[in-house]
Amino acid sequence: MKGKALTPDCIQQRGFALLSQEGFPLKKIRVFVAGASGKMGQEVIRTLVKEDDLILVGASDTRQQGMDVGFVVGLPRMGLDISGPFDVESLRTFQADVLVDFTNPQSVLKNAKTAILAGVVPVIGTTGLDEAELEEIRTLAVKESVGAFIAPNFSIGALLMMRFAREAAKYFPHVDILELHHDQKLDAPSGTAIKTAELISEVRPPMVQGHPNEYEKIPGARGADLGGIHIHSVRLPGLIAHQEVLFGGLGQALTIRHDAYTRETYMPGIMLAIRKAADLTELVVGLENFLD
Ligand SMILES: NC(=O)C1=CN([C@@H]2O[C@H](COP(=O)(O)OP(=O)(O)OC[C@H]3O[C@@H](n4cnc5c(N)ncnc54)[C@H](OP(=O)(O)O)[C@@H]3O)[C@@H](O)[C@H]2O)C=CC1
Ligand SMILES: O=C(O)C1=N[C@H](C(=O)O)C[C@H](O)C1
Repeated sequence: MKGKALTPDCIQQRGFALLSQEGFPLKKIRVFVAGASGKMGQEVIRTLVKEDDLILVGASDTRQQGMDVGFVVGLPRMGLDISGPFDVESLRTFQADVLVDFTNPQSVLKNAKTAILAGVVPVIGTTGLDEAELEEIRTLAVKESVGAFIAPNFSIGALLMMRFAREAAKYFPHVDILELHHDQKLDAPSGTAIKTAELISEVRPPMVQGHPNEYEKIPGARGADLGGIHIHSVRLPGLIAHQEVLFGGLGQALTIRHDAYTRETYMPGIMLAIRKAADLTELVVGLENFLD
């Protein structure tokens, strides 16, 4: 049975994408972006408006409220304004399927819980959530039967760096992590560095590195300590996001490095996550779950 043919304009207005192979209209995934005026939020909007099967239905930020989203992200007028922080009721009015969150460590938990309670699947890129907060999201998602997705890093290169580091740690247990970011980053160490240390800890039992009697002449000189792995955070203008995992062995060293030179690096992973997360019914952590 064939559906009635829709004109392209009608398809756009009613939130349908192109027709399926059988000629039926495909429903677009309705996306709300929190943190829309920020560095990542803007890039996400510029990317998703080019995707046939995704539609931007709302964009919120604490900055530039009331301004047209197109103006904020450097595109033609969109006829959609930046809205302010949202609650369950106001979020429901956008009828979003997915909420993409690139806000800050102080806002992300509340936004995620609000989304789940509104029946909207949060896709979270914001870092800084601790284990207890993750558990809160996991429990609420189960209770409400709504999915949720979190990834500390959406770039494929960073995922491979973490995977290779976990593998290398089986043979090189002495390891330090050096993460380098732009100087506007709020949280330290980065979510990626924490995730890398956690992955290494799966294959390397906690151990003390360095001299057993070493001491810090200036507190913090040896960096943060996660299971005996030292994490060093650099913040400088000009940087985007970079990480080295440094392994030392007998007479040799191995360095695994990843560089993100632009924020476009995260976009394929984020678009994939939006598409996959729309069907989730529980919390999933990590983009690796969506890759073959
Ligand atoms: N998972 C990944 O692959 C990646 C994760 N990130 C993470 O994403 C997050 C955002 O990064 P970035 O875009 O660089 O940061 P920005 O500071 O550029 O953008 C964040 C924006 O969110 C706004 N904001 C804060 N609270 C709220 C709220 N409750 N509702 C709506 N908007 C809000 C901020 O406004 P104001 O300034 O007024 O607070 C700001 O405009 C960080 O945690 C970063 O670590 C970044 C890159 C990749
Ligand atoms: O703040 C950033 O920029 C980034 N944050 C994420 C993190 O904390 O790991 C991902 C990436 O490193 C960029």
